[in-house]
Amino acid sequence: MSESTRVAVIGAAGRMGAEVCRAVEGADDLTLVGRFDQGDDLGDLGGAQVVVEFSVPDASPANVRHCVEQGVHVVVGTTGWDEARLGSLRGTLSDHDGVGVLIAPNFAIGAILMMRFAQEAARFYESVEVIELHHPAKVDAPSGTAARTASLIAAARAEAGIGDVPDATTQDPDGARGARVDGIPVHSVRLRGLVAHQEVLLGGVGEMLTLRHDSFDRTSFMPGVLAGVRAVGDHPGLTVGLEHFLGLDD
Ligand SMILES: NC(=O)C1=CN([C@@H]2O[C@H](COP(=O)(O)OP(=O)(O)OC[C@H]3O[C@@H](n4cnc5c(N)ncnc54)[C@H](O)[C@@H]3O)[C@@H](O)[C@H]2O)C=CC1
Ligand SMILES: O=C(O)C1=N[C@H](C(=O)O)C[C@H](O)C1
Repeated sequence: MSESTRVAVIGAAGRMGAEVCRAVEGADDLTLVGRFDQGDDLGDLGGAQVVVEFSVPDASPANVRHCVEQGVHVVVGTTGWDEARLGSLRGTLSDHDGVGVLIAPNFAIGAILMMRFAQEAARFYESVEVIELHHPAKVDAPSGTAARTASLIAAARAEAGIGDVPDATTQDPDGARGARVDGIPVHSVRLRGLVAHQEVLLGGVGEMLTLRHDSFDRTSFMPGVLAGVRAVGDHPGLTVGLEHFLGLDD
């Protein structure tokens, strides 16, 4: 029988961190060895082999750096990893051969597939808009998932030689047309009762394709998080997106 993998959770008191602790405790091949939250000394991370990090965007880079410097693999769900932060993490990883970090904006299988389908569909449609809908306690907008979806769509459009989305708006003093991520309109809704939802609307002449994903419960993220925990040690360096661990590489 193979040994159980020792796992610690950073952000353990939060909505996602608490769910991850429950999932790890329920897995036969994993042992929860540490729960850390704001203000805790991360130290040796309780002897963990893998850390799961769900905190806040401004704290995540330092937490992840600490883990890498301890030689511990990390599965990161926290949002806010822009190119500057990723670049700095790549630098840290270059000094720690063999350590793996997985950063995934969304661990729900349906959300990963939605992003992939949106990327596939993008070159066939002149118009596209992303609408993300979340619980009102979410601190960041747009969601990490929406930002990544928009970036993937924009890259697919650029590769296909499609120009800007058509939009005749010349007056929008209150920002009613939403944000733009890589030129793609993104709209954020915050509503009591919701967890995490997204629609991608793709419009062509006389038709619309709607791609929608709903996470009704945070358990939806757990199979992906556990898959990341089990695989991250076999993927040294930085991986962005769980799809790379699921055989969904291009
Ligand atoms: N990748 C994915 O599938 C998902 C990602 N998320 C992202 O995960 C993050 C956390 O989301 P929630 O759990 O809903 O937030 P939350 O606010 O419930 O939990 C965050 C936790 O981090 C703790 N924290 C704050 N500063 C810290 C620090 N310096 N060190 C350690 N812990 C610290 C807080 O005390 C809190 O317990 C967000 O960025 C969210 O967008 C959320 C759901 C799914
Ligand atoms: O804060 C959340 O809840 C979520 N955050 C992630 C994001 O910003 O995309 C993933 C999921 O949408 C839930």
